[in-house]
Amino acid sequence: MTTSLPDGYRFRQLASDDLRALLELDTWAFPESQPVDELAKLPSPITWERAVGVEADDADGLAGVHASYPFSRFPVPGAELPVAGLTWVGVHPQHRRRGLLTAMMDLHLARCRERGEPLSALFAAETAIYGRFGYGKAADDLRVQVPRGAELRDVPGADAHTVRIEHADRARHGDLVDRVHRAAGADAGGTGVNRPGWATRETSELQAAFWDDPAFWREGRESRRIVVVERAGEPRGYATFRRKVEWQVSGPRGSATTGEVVALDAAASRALWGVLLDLDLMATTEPMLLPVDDPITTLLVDPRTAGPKVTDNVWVRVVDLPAALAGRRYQADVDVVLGVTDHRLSDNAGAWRLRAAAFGEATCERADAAPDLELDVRELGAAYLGGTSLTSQAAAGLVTERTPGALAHAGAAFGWPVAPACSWVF
Ligand SMILES: CC(=O)SCCNC(=O)CCNC(=O)[C@H](O)C(C)(C)COP(=O)(O)OP(=O)(O)OC[C@H]1O[C@@H](n2cnc3c(N)ncnc32)[C@H](O)[C@@H]1OP(=O)(O)O
Repeated sequence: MTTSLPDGYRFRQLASDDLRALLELDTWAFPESQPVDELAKLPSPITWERAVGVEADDADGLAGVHASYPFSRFPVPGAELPVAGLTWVGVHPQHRRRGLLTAMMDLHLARCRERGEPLSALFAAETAIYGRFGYGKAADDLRVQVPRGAELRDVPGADAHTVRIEHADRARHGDLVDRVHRAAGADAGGTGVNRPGWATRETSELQAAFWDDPAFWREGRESRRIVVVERAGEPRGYATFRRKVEWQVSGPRGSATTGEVVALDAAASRALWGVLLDLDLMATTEPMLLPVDDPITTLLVDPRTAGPKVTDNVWVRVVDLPAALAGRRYQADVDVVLGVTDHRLSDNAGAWRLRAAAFGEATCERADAAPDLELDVRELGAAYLGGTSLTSQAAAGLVTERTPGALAHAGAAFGWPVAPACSWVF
């Protein structure tokens, strides 16, 4: 299905001198107290050749916008693929619900195809928006609020780390953060298996925006700090954090929020959490965007005190089905015919035979045979990173088993030993 813009609207390729127009539109879509003049001084993360505006015949400025980040090495189970990270999607309230987003999504998916990106991924502002365009919720992340001094189980070797606590600074920490972050994604916790969804900040624009730390977005918190744990002089983990203290009659009740908490093995993770949970004057430590299998979930002696909650992390859209399915690895042998519906990209629809050996190469070809399992491309996107099982989707009536046993076998194969997650919002 290809939807064009409604009458009176047209697409326009944007360039860097459209920054103010883009920010003007963006602050209509996402209310923001800072004036555009101030926002325009910040480094923009946009890759301009991938930013497209919508203009209206009867209005000045932009009516809509969308862009994407070029993730050339986006981790999928056991491999990396080029992925378009959809972002900066917005429609001016004056022009909403006229089909602008729908037309932008069709353009985005067509451009992914042209660029040879078999997948698109995103963080959703509202979870009800993207399912209709074939995106499935592919990963969750964990939110916890850990009381200061919460007891952690011991891990041999954790004490062998030295700790540096410093102002976070790109010149000083940029390479270290990049290296440790990338290594942690390629070999999660030293398991030899990668973490799907663990996107890295691949462009210089994303790097510049990540390290910028404007005072007006700190909400009373300190500037960004970093703790680095090292073993034998080598960085083995880091976490960025900010503290805020509240003085109450009963004493100080501060909270520390963390950005990324990244460690290369169990001992480094234990050392890092030991620091983060023992910051003076803090009552709680509140990490953001942890994978649901982060070691903190099992290190805590009393995990219930951390009040764990899960929320959606990345969403995935399968754009080129055979390339996407053959481009990942599976954690069990599989030989299954999938009957897929896709109302937006019709050449994904139909029967596909997927064959793979556990952790080995996969093939995916058109099949004449009747499907063993039937599902929509949205459910395939949800299952793609191994974080949402086919069986749970079947239990909800979204995947249908036609051949007895196919669901259990394919369900096992589509999983992955490491939970998918992205450690930053793009
Ligand atoms: C990856 C990212 O960047 S996420 C950021 C998304 N942006 C925002 O949330 C900013 C605020 N919101 C907006 O800018 C706009 O409302 C948008 C972009 C979400 C939607 O744009 P619109 O042009 O109004 O969408 P459009 O008219 O194409 O609607 C398509 C369909 O999606 C539905 N839809 C649109 N927005 C929402 C929503 N927030 N929740 C649920 N359904 C929605 C519409 O009802 C419509 O359904 P229908 O086809 O059954 O009638």
